[in-house]
Amino acid sequence: MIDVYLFSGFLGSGKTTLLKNMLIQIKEAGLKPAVFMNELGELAIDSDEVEDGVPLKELLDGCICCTGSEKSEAQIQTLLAEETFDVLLIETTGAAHPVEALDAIFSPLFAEKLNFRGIVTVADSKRWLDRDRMSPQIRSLFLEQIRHADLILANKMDLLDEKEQGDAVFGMQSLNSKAQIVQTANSKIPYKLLQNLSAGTKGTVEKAEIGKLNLNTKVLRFEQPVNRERFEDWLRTLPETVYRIKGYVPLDGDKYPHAFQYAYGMAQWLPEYMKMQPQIVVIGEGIDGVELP
Ligand SMILES: Nc1nc2c(ncn2[C@@H]2O[C@H](COP(=O)(O)OP(=O)(O)OP(=O)(O)O)[C@@H](O)[C@H]2O)c(=O)[nH]1
Repeated sequence: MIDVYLFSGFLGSGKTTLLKNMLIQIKEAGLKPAVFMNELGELAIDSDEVEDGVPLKELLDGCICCTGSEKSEAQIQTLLAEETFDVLLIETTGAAHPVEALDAIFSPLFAEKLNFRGIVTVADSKRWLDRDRMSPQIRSLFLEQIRHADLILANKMDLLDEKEQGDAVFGMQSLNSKAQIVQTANSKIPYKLLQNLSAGTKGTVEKAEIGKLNLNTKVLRFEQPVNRERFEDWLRTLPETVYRIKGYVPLDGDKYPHAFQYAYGMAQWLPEYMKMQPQIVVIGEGIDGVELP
């Protein structure tokens, strides 16, 4: 049987970072991993981060949950038919309800093949402390992802002081007392923590009503390089309802566009050694009016 782990957590919380960490450790343990990921928006930015040689399927511009469930089943089936592997890591979009995302895994097609081990939710602890500032629908999604986890990573601890760290862990644990909770920076955990999981059946779990999410995605393409400072000034003008930006930004004077990530007010730049398409995807509520500087 193939062990299956589902990575959940709001946009930009650290799921891909966890995925990359786990891929390294799974391989070090002599096991072969495969990945199924699901991205909101038409650009596959996260899958660029999974190194060659790891079997990968992705579902773009959809959601593993609800409408995407059949497509996900088909993708997982193809993965099983084409590849041999020991562990399947599934990264859901930050906009997915973790329990809905389980539908595809629990398909009767896979009953003999997949051994579902648990939901691992990566929570941005800073966002947790500021959760009252979220719109009600987004907040309930954020809380549901934590409530249904078997293991919670209280992530981004490096951005909090000691008291805030304690408050965040205490708060998340009160919301979900059955899950183990670990404090992390950059989603660093030993793979052993995943191996210790054995999820109870999720079939009967009660889901809170989330309401309709008004999350949209928008792709912005660069016609020419931008000045980094000017671009960062522009970021500061964005509304709080821009939850996530990722892509490649061409900067004045640099040969290749830089890989760029933005989550909850924090920007991250990484040099890129290949020419990637100069474009970013913006994810949030009410983002129609967001245009490049
Ligand atoms: N300061 C800090 N930054 C982090 C930490 N973990 C992740 N990040 C950064 O947060 C950003 C988002 O991380 P990802 O791992 O891509 O998040 P994600 O949950 O996969 O994002 P989506 O797939 O868009 O939902 C990246 O710039 C990471 O480098 C952390 O513990 N501390």
